[in-house]
Amino acid sequence: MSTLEHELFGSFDSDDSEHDIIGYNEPVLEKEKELSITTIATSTTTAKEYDILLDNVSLSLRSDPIFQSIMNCTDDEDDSNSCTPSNSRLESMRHHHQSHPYIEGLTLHSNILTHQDQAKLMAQITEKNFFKGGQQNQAMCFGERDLEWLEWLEEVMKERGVLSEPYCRGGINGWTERDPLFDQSIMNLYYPGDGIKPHVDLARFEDGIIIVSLISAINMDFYPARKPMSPEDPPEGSSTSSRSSSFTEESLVERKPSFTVRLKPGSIISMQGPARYLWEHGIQETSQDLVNGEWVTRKIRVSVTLRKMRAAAWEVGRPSALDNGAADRK
Ligand SMILES: O=C(O)CCC(=O)C(=O)O
Ligand SMILES: [Fe+2]
Repeated sequence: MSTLEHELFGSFDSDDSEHDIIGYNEPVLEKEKELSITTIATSTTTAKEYDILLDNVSLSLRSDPIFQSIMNCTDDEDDSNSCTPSNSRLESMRHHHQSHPYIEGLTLHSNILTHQDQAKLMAQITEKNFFKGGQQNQAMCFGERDLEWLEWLEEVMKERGVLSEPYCRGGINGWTERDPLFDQSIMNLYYPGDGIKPHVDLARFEDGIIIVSLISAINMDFYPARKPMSPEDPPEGSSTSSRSSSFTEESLVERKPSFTVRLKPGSIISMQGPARYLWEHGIQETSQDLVNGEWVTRKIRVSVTLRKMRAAAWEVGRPSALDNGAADRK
């Protein structure tokens, strides 16, 4: 395993499997695949733009605890829980795209959003009061009405290689060429100790899912799907939240993740094909994550999931949960 792969996906060969970022239930016999790594030029947000952003942020927003937490987070590169570099370090910032060696269709795109980019997104999320001042931890938007910042995010992802082949399938009928690219988003707010149950995203969504991580790092676990899905599955009519439901009997049994991926702030994961349909992803309800053998205390985290509804899902009807607005997961 290369140094970079080790950093991104953890160790495969440690004797102490409990301390692996990627853990196995059973030894993996498959030969390690060649990794393709691309490095693209640095980000573009300037210090001036950042100052303008702050000037335009209202006083109430500035005092918002969630917004403050991104403004206050450290810039220590060695702190795996910290925000991405500030402008002073932008010169050395590089976007990395790392295909997971065992989960086909899962790519970790690192250093995509700068601290400033994240602040810009957080400002808009906070301005819209999606989390109702921290009283609810999940908000959903359908359609493009509430997603004016989505256009910017899409541009950033295109410009910085997130939606490029081979990481995301383009070409004829590839999902990266669909229009609109995304028409649904979920914002999730995690306080230390919060999680999301392992799940495969609902069949009502097309292939090609993006998760953007903001503010602080967290470990995401991957498990082989208990109910593998396919793009042909009928879209569901209800809109249950993975943060509060599903597989109640089975969830009594402790499941050991097959792989764990560290999601740093400013990173993005893309899931398509097997990663989207044959693997469950989840975040454990714990306030500490194991990172290279060390326990790292979690901080507040926000994620943005971007998806596109299948045409058939709109036809199933429009459950009230599909209205733009918020749905608390607990
Ligand atoms: O918060 C995350 O990183 C995961 C969110 C997720 O899996 C979802 O919204 O379906
Ligand atoms: Fe999900």
